[in-house]
Amino acid sequence: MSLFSRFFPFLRPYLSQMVGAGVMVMGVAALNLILLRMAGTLWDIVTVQRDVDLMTNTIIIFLGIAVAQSGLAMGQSYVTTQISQHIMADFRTNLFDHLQQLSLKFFAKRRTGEILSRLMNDVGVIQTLVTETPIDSAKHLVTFIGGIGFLLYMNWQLCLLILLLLPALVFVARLFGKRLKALSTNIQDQTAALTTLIEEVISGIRVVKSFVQTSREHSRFGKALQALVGMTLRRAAILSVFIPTITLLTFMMAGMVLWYGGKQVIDASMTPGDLLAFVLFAGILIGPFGSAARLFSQIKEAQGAMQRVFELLDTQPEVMEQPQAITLPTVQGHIQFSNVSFAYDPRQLVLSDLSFEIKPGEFIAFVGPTGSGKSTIANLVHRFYDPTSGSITIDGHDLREVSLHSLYRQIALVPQETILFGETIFENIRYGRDTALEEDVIQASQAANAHDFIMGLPDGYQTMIGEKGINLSGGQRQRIAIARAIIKNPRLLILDEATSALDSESEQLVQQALNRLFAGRTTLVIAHRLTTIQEANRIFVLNKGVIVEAGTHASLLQREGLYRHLYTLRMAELEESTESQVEER
Ligand SMILES: Nc1ncnc2c1ncn2[C@@H]1O[C@H](COP(=O)(O)OP(=O)(O)OP(=O)(O)O)[C@@H](O)[C@H]1O
Repeated sequence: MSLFSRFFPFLRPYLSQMVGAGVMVMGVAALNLILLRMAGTLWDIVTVQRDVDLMTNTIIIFLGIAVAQSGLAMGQSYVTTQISQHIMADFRTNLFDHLQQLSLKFFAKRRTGEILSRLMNDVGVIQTLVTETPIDSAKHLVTFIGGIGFLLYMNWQLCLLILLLLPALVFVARLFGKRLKALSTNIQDQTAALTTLIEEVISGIRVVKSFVQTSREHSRFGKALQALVGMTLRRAAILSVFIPTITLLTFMMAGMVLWYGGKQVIDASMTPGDLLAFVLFAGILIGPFGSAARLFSQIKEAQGAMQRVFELLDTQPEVMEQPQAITLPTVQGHIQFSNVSFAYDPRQLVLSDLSFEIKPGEFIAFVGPTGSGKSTIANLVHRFYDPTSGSITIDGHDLREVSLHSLYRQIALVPQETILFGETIFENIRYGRDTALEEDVIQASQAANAHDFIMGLPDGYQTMIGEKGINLSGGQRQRIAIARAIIKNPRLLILDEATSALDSESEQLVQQALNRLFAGRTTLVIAHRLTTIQEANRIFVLNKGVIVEAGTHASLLQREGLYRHLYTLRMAELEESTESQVEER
């Protein structure tokens, strides 16, 4: 299916309006032709017939038509803009919704800026072509057909002279077209690269500043921008030769018409008014020719943009809901891994043949060296990925057989880096459950030890949160995230323990909040710091994707195993940092 026909479903709801705008624009073009013809007639009335009354009446009709033409043009312009904005809003929403459906694997591979660029820049390029251009083309079509028809009727020899130029125009368009297309694709790629760079620098601004790398980023940005400017200038250079060449060809046509027609007026085989109308008609034919050239370059540009946008739309989520997926009933929280292996990249297994069981309400911690697969287990339980082999069940239901919505509804994830959205604190907590009332939000905040500090803020719960909650401390952000999880009231909780240490008071508040959150739910904690998990019912120790030890903190410490080794290392680290803090004081 061609790229353009794939866009058709988005135009369909607006077809009647588009046809309306098309009819209006055709009316504008037709009235325009009539006005030009009348200009010729008027000229003959003035110079040949010399009849004042006839002239006055003709001018009144002329002005009436001009008013009607302007009215139609205004209506058409308004309708066209409306349709164009709505179609693009629908298309962007569709793309945005599709993006939200895609699996984590997709986002792990793509850079945010590149996705942003497709959603905003590429869709913008397509917008003009698929909405405004067809309507404009309708206008040019009427002008072209009406114009040529009239010229043929008036003087077919003169008209053939004009048509002789057509092959030359096609030749010029082909000559430039290929180079324009290649350049347009490069320009869009480079625009995406630039957007990516800006996005990276803005989201990593703290790292940029703290490593004093603003000048390095300046030069990275400068280089990428220069490349873009270079390409855009090359395209402009081609266009600056291309469009004037077409215009020159059309002026040559006008010159020939004037010469040949002028001879006929001198021979008295044509009236001056007819020649004037003829020249005016030939003149407005420049419009369709010129716009055909522009249209050609727009089509090439939009083809590249469409390719990139449809590539996104064609990407299927890796984690798919089966058509016969059942709704997962409210679960007890019994999790079973049976011979689960997993690989992000087929060449490297990250988890090998894992089998374990977690009973409802258990508090389980996963520990292990970095890269041992702890977060991967959490991703699998959340069904962000499917196992490469083996199965995971909750209360006996294979995760692949239940609907994603009914599974996600029962899990709360408290990630390592607290993500808060640019809304009020109240809305950020209510994110956990849309139907929550004000008192639910307050109760959850109290349980999360967040209520007091929230009430201490000038706008309380209505305080807006800056991007990623930049105006709150780490511990405060975590407590809001915990309140959000509490309000969701999930059966299953996955906590990716934050790696950065909080001060001891904040740590205690967060820990109390977590204990309230853990109560009565199956809880999986990915432990990076080994300080928060001594209460765990069981600790699974992972190494290279295999569980090498399991047991309580006390029983694992008694063994001379990996846990004891990791724990001893951690304690030594803590002691060292406490000593250095004491020395600093
Ligand atoms: N999206 C991904 N694509 C490819 N490989 C990945 C991806 N995510 C993780 N990995 C790899 O899988 C392995 C296990 O990663 P995982 O994040 O589960 O480890 P972890 O034990 O949680 O580590 P850490 O304590 O550092 O967070 C690592 O080798 C990592 O490089």
